[in-house]
Amino acid sequence: MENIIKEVKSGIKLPLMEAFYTIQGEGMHSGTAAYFIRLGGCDVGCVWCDVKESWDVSKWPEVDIEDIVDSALEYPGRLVVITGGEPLMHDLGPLTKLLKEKGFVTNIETSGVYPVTGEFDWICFSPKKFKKPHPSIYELADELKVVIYHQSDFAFAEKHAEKVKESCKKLLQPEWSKKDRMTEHIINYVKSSPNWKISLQTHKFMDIP
Ligand SMILES: C[S@@+](CC[C@H](N)C(=O)[O-])C[C@H]1O[C@@H](n2cnc3c(N)ncnc32)[C@H](O)[C@@H]1O
Ligand SMILES: Nc1nc2[nH]cc(C(=O)O)c2c(=O)[nH]1
Ligand code: SF4
Ligand SMILES: [Mg+2]
Repeated sequence: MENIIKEVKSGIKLPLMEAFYTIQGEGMHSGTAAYFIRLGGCDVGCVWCDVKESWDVSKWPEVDIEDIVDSALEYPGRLVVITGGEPLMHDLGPLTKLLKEKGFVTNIETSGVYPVTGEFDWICFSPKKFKKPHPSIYELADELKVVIYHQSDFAFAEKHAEKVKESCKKLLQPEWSKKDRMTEHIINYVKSSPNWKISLQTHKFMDIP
C-alpha cells in the first residue's frame, strides 16, 4: 500500500479515467488526430463542466505510466493530449518524459490552478471563475481558451489576455449548453476584436469522443 502511494505521488502511476484515440475537437489543434489521456481528480468545480464524473479521484484506477504509453503507441498518431479532470493535480514529469522518449508531441488542457509539471509542446490554458489560476501559468500558456457562458465572460477573457505572453493564441469557446445563445455574441465579439478566434467543440458536433 505504502509503495502505491509513493508511486502515485511521484507520477509513476496516475489515476486514469479513460484514454482514447480521436480527433482533437477544440482549440488551435482542432482537426488533428490525437490520443487523449484523461486523468481523474478536479477541485475547481465549474458549474457547467462537461466531465463532472472525473472530479472524484478515488473513482479511477492507478495505472502505471508505462502501460498508458504502451496503449498510446498502438495508434499511428503521435500527438497526445493530457486532460482531465485537472491533470496538473498530478506530477506529470515521468509521464511526459516517457512520452517524449517515445516520440510523442505532448499537449495539455488545464485550468492553470496548479503549477505546471512535465514537458509540454503546447499548453492550452482555460481559466475559470471558480478558482484562481496559479500566476506561473501566464508565461507558459501557448493558448488561452476561455469558455463563454455569460456576457460577463468577455471581460473575464480580456483580463486574462492582458497577462499572457504576446505569442499566446486567444480563443473564445461557447459553453455547450449555452451555444445557441452565446455563439452569436461570440461572432460579433471576434468581428470587432479580431485578436480573438472562435473555438467550437467540433467533436460534439461530429458525435465522436
Ligand atoms: C473538461 S476540461 C479538462 C481540463 C481542465 N480541467 C480545464 O478545465 O482546462 C477540458 C476543456 O473543456 C472545456 N469545457 C468543459 N466543459 C465545457 C462546456 N460545458 N462547454 C464548453 N467547454 C467546456 C474546459 O474549459 C477545457 O478547456
Ligand atoms: N475530441 C475531443 N477533443 C477535446 N479537446 C479537449 C477535450 C477535453 O475534454 O479536454 C476533448 C475531448 O474530450 N474530446
Ligand atoms: S477545471 Fe476543467 S475538469 Fe475541472 S471542473 Fe472545470 S472544466 Fe471540469
Ligand atoms: Mg471534453
